[in-house]
Amino acid sequence: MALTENPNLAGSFLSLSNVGVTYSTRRGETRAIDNLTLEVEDGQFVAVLGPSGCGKSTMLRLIAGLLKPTLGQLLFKGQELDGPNKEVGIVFQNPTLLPWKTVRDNVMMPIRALKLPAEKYKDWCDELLEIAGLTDFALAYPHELSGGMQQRVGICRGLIHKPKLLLMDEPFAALDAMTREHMGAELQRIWMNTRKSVFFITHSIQEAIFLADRIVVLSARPARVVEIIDVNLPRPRNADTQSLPEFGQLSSHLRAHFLGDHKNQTDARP
Ligand SMILES: Nc1ncnc2c1ncn2[C@@H]1O[C@H](COP(=O)(O)OP(=O)(O)OP(=O)(O)O)[C@@H](O)[C@H]1O
Repeated sequence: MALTENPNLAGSFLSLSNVGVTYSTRRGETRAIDNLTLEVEDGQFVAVLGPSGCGKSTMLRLIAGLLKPTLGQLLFKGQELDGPNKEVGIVFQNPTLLPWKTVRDNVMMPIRALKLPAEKYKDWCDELLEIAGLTDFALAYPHELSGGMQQRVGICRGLIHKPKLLLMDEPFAALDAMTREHMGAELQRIWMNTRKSVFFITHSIQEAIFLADRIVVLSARPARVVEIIDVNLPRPRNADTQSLPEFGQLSSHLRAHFLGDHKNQTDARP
């Protein structure tokens, strides 16, 4: 996967410098990302907030190595990507589990896909299922699980090959409000136990503040970084965290980004 080493940025875990992406279609060109510059440190939980259609998923595809920047440079551990990034795990909005496979076999899917030795990952699979509270369901089938449990299986599957970075594209968007809040707490617990870097795309301001070390605010399309906010609230965060004055201040500050500029046409929710 490594192509070019850049000594200036070799120490960064993930860096995007002046990255631009333009899609060319039969109907013309769409500039999805423009001059986007961002650095992510190893082990950090980064949340990305931005208006609908601004280019968040495109950013995720870049980091996953599924797309190349049209302009600028993306370095992962100091190196350019040349094809799919095998050191990331991906969790989508819909976990899309295989209905004919058990929970354990669904979690182990990437191991087969990446042709890694299954024996070496069995213990880690059990450990992940335990961290996610799914040990008793290891042999259950997806239809026997609730939506939240299925999404937890999706998170375990994203972590099974021990990726350096977990990419999450609105993973809780399809869940009801209560399950979503519960999943936020679960994800924090899983993250605190595994300490992987996480790149988490969301439309929810509350979710971003609750989970992240840093929040990256993007502009309307083409996406560029409008602001990066460090969230220094103590961990583990819980229901009481949301009543802290800092939480409210951050929330108002972020809301102003989206509600103050009608051109952004955001659907970011408070
Ligand atoms: N494969 C593609 N070909 C052409 N245009 C694309 C492609 N993928 C995305 N786009 C365009 O790029 C822009 C950004 O899309 P993207 O999916 O990255 O936004 P997003 O912020 O993730 O959206 P949402 O918040 O609605 O999920 C959109 O205008 C979209 O139409």
